[in-house]
Amino acid sequence: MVAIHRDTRPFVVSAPGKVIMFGEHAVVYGKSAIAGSVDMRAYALVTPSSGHSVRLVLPDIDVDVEFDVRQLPRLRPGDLAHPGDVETLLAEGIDVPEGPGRTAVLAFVYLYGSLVAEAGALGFTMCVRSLLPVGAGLGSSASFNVVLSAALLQMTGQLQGEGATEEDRRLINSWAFQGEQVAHGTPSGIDNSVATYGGFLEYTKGHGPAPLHSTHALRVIITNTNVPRSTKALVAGVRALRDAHPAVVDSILDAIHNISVTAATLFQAPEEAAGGELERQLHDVIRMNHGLLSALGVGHPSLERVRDIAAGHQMASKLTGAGGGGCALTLVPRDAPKGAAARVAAEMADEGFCCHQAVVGGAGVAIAYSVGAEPVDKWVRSMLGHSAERAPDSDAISGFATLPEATIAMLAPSH
Ligand SMILES: Nc1ncnc2c1ncn2[C@@H]1O[C@H](COP(=O)(O)OP(=O)(O)OP(=O)(O)O)[C@@H](O)[C@H]1O
Ligand SMILES: C[C@@](O)(CCO)CC(=O)[O-]
Ligand SMILES: [Mg+2]
Repeated sequence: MVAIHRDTRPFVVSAPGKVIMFGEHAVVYGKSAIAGSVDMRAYALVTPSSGHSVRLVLPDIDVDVEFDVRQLPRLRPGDLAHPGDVETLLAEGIDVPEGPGRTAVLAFVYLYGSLVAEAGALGFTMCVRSLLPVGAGLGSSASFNVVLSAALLQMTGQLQGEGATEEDRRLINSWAFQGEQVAHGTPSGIDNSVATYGGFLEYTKGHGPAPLHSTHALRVIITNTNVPRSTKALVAGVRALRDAHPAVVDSILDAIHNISVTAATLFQAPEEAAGGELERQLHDVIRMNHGLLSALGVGHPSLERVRDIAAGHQMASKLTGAGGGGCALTLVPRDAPKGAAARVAAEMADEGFCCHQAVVGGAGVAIAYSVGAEPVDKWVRSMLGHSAERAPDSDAISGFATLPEATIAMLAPSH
């Protein structure tokens, strides 16, 4: 039984997305992968209450649902063979939307039922805004599951350091991984690990994340092809290919593993020993990793177009995330001509792609009750130009749902 934490102050939780540098898909089969957090985050404004009502406002995917928590299933370890089975426990009358919001709401039902006391009732209103493109391969689901897990653990008094301690992060990551399993079936755990811990990490399924202290600041262009795709379907496609050709696919997965191991060594090479040689070798392994992922069937013509444009500027690109469209990363060499990255982005835009010059390796999950000296809900109202004393109808949550992205980004942790 978990005590309900009666701190009813509003707070904001945020967590970054991720860019997988090397090793996607292979990491599902226990191979190593290298990933880093990106400077685009999901933000949740949470207003706890003592009532029996929970409202989830998810404007990015057009979801606004409310539940009487007494209708939601309570889960004990072992109740379900797999988190994805939570759907079977929904009592009649629980309306879970179809479409992109379904997996988000099911992940909520699973995590609320698992983390909140049997007898207690924990009401709250939560609004999630994300600066990550939804479903594009930058870990939008993982950052969502991390902020949801951290919020529930914080409200039930299970975090000792507001998400900053090693034990807090282990707990948040463990529950966020289960949230990922609701949507994806067999995720590796790398996405939620990066969203929780931040920085760069080398990840091997079953061994968890190992911080990678990269001695090099990498300039990366993330290009969103805007081609929609399903991580779950792409992961299932690789599994089907492996079932059909185990020896061949395993040799491809081993080659990708060796690329990740090589990259981890390159990232940690002393700065003075690296120089241009580091980037030449990274260029090679980026190119090879993409070719191997294409052999696994997760490429897409739009990703090849990205690679052609980058190659025209002597830069290497690879798909990042599950592939099949979605996002690609391009490494910008330190000695690239001035303005080269901007020229690449302009050519990508001509193709209808969106580019983001990413800062990789920033902070992981963060919880805050104030912005500067202002409580978060008062800060939201002040950002809206409302007086803090406005009538209760000026709900900070609905205001948060409408704040411009540049304002939301001001909530990012400084470190
Ligand atoms: N801002 C958000 N608000 C609510 N739910 C979200 C949000 N962003 C993502 N999600 C949930 O995550 C799902 C997308 O997850 P999916 O794993 O397919 O893409 P991704 O995480 O962006 O890509 P990848 O897993 O390859 O990195 C959405 O359908 C939705 O359920
Ligand atoms: C494709 C994959 O390797 C990364 C998706 O971002 C799946 C996973 O690791 O869960
Ligand atoms: Mg995802």
